[in-house]
Amino acid sequence: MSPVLEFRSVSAAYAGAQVLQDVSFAIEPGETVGLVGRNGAGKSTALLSVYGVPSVTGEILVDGTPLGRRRYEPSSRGVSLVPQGKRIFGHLTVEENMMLGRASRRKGQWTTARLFELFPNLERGRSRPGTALSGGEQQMLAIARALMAEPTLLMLDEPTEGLAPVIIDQLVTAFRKIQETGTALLLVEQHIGMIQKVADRYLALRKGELVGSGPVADLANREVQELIAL
Ligand SMILES: Nc1ncnc2c1ncn2[C@@H]1O[C@H](COP(=O)(O)OP(=O)(O)OP(=O)(O)O)[C@@H](O)[C@H]1O
Repeated sequence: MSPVLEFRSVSAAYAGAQVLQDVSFAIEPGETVGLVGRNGAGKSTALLSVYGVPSVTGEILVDGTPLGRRRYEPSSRGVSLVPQGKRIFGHLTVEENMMLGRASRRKGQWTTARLFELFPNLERGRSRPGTALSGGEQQMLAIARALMAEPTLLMLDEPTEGLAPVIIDQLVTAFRKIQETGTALLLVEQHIGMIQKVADRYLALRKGELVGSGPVADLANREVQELIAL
């Protein structure tokens, strides 16, 4: 089987300012990979490169086939992003926000009923404006919306940022349930504790370059931590 996502010598720049340099990696079906690195290392830029937000050179493949430049192509081909900052629409209800994910028109396993089982708080708030939810619930909503697109790879950009430990534990439980469905996860996190709990492997970026990768257990190793300067 081809990787669900592959970067081949990807470089990315904003208005001529180089951010990623010659980055290559592959995410295999069903695995969970943590992308770590300090502030400004280029983690978000790596995720946004899939959407052609920075200008990108090199090749990005989904299921072994190069990705074109259309903004909606990743989601229609099974790659969904939960962006940093969640981007919940306040003029839409919780349920309407979830339905936006359906725009990918992919067939699959996720229904609103199953997502309400995964995140019961969303069912209780289903008719409320999306932004009336707490920060943690909005993160759950952003994840539910991304799952509605029936991804084979779910990419999440700092999903635990600013959330209380009790909410983070609920997200860890949800990630485990999502993993059981065979969905691959690419998780950007500055806090390695989360990566250590849910990921199989890590990739480490420093100043736009991939400087390390390996089993997640290696993140406990001081030399690895120094290499990526966590
Ligand atoms: N839209 C943009 N235009 C210009 N430069 C940008 C833009 N977005 C990010 N950058 C720059 O690109 C570099 C990498 O940023 P990026 O957000 O990818 O890092 P990150 O590893 O995700 O860090 P953070 O944890 O702070 O989000 C930074 O120097 C940042 O200032």
